[in-house]
Amino acid sequence: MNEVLGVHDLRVAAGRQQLVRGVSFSVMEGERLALLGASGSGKSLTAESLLGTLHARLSRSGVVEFEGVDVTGTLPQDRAGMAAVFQATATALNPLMRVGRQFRLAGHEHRDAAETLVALDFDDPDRVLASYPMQLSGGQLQRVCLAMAVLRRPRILVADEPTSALDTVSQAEVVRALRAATGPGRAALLFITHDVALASGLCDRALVMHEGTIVADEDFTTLLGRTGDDYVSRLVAAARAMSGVDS
Ligand SMILES: Nc1ncnc2c1ncn2[C@@H]1O[C@H](COP(=O)(O)OP(=O)(O)OP(=O)(O)O)[C@@H](O)[C@H]1O
Repeated sequence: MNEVLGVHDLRVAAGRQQLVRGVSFSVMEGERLALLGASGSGKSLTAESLLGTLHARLSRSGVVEFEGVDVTGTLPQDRAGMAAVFQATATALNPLMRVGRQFRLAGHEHRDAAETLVALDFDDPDRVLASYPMQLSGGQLQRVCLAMAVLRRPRILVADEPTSALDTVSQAEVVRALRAATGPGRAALLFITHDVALASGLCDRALVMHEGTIVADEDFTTLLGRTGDDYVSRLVAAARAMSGVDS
């Protein structure tokens, strides 16, 4: 299996404040990898560094390689092969334009858009394409954004908290769609979330971030089997308690 993304000693700082402190990891072709961690641990700054969208006020060092090529410092639009979806779907779509027109403006034929929507579990794609964004639910909007990302045929999809604003039924729909869009023979996935239980149902391997560093990089079976008193074990125990596995 080939490496699709390599991150080497990534550091992000705001002035003297170190926010990401030497993060290194790799994502293999078709792999689904979770990036877990509490709020403020540095997950989004890491994602922004990969995508080239880091705020200009922040300083960055380290290397990002995409399919073996150093892309550090290139513009987001020059990172073809990477796509992303975010928590805030409202800012990703134009609220005043029908969804179908937005697909067309992005260069996608009606038929391709409809087929992709069906692959992502929509049973009436024509209705979706004829709708304005506000006529769709949060989960449907996220799957529309995912369809737009998938149509770019990415080698890796970065999904930054795509389910955090959703109810549990919509979360499950989006997770199903992410599973359909990624995996062996399709795009790799970097799924960024604080929800350990949700990530364990989708991803095979997990990175755990804490205060700007990676404190665990292991498969989910190993992660969920942790019983110690360290930060990662306590995070897993809290997730188990939340999902009712311990009760
Ligand atoms: N532009 C910025 N300038 C200064 N500090 C920032 C900036 N962006 C983020 N930070 C700080 O960097 C730290 C990491 O932020 P980041 O958004 O990466 O966390 P996160 O793990 O994604 O959290 P969340 O799950 O809440 O999105 C936080 O303390 C945040 O306040």
